[in-house]
Amino acid sequence: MLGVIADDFTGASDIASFLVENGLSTVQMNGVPKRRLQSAVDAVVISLKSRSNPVEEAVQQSLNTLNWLQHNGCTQFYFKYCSTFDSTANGNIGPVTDALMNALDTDFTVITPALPINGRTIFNGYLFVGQTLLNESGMQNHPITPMKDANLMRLMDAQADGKTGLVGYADVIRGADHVKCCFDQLKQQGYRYAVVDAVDNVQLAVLAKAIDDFKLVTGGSGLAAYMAAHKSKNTPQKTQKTALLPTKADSVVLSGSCSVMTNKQVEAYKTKAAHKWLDVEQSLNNPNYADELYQWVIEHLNDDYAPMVYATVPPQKLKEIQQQFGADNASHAIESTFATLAKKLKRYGVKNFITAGGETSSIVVQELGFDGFQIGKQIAPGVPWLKALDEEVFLALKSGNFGSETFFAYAQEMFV
Ligand SMILES: Nc1ncnc2c1ncn2[C@@H]1O[C@H](COP(=O)(O)OP(=O)(O)OP(=O)(O)O)[C@@H](O)[C@H]1O
Ligand SMILES: O=C(O)[C@@H](O)C(=O)CO
Repeated sequence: MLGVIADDFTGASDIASFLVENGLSTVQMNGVPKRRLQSAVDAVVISLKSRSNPVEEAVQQSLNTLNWLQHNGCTQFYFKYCSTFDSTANGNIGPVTDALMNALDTDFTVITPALPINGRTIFNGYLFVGQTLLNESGMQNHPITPMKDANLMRLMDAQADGKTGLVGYADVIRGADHVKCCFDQLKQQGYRYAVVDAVDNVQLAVLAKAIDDFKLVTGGSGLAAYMAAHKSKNTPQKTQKTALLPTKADSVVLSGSCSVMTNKQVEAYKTKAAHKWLDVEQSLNNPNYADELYQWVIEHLNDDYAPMVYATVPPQKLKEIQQQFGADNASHAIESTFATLAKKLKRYGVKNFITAGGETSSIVVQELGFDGFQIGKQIAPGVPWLKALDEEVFLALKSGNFGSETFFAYAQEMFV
């Protein structure tokens, strides 16, 4: 069984959806479960909110998760981080990878954020988003983890204990056996991690074969999809594309991402639905603010499209807000308002929640208190509908840059 440790909740649903799409029965649990695994599955994905925590906290949470996965029958492990390698110079990708490698007593792993279907590719060890380098893609303006470099070897070396080598495109296209030889050479030269080029899915399929016996694999959801396809070939009877979908019921859109794509999605959705901007100053200073937003949302629950509360702003406005209130202060206040609002709305009876942004989605799900999810139909690559395990509540946790411009409306057009 494959055990996945995901550093945020949107990332967890991203990888879980690709595992399911490629034939592995999968359950997604929110945080380290208090009890043993209840069902027989091929993969367990555990969502953490550890991407931007202090390093020691992220390491400890990840080790606790590994421990639970080991005690529940997992034999191979995947550390899922963002396809845009979201992290600070201190971590957490490097330190968590090192801690997991030490705990698993393994001395080599791969670094593979590539997700070609969503435009994340790697060439000569540089990470691209579409046709631009990561650090020119808008990710340099990220509110919490601004990405100022696109060179994955440099990024990893800055935060990890060991050295990072490269298996370049020309080697990858020679096939899985050759890639394995490249790994051996890198190990002999003292490298502990290999960035592997992937400009399209063909290289991910090669890599999935080459790492079949690795105890620990790290990356985005792209490689995991091909690992699942590779594994499920042996058990084709398990291939089961899911059709789980929400019914038309009270719904809300909560957008806390400031990514380039979320900005476009929010603008597009404003032309269709009632919308209200979440004001940071009010969040910080008005103790009744979440209640006021709640009242506004319930007044619009019978509209054709779900009302949207959004903190989303373009880069210049974000800079001004962060200068005025401090980046951490602003983002904590916003996250906490979204969390309180979501809790009130669930209590009121809202059944479908569409949230944008990894940190935002993580805090909302934690506050709503679900143990875990069944994975439903994909709305866009990497964004499935999720059904809470013991309740008729559905969530769509959208990673910042995923989905097309019409995502919010399209997700609701799927209601049955
Ligand atoms: N108007 C704003 N001013 C300041 N901070 C904001 C504002 N809007 C959102 N934020 C903060 O920015 C952060 C956005 O991170 P989040 O992970 O939710 O989105 P994302 O990074 O685009 O998504 P992903 O991690 O899935 O790519 C959150 O902490 C949020 O509270
Ligand atoms: O890999 C991605 O891009 C997403 O799953 C994610 O982690 C965004 O938070």
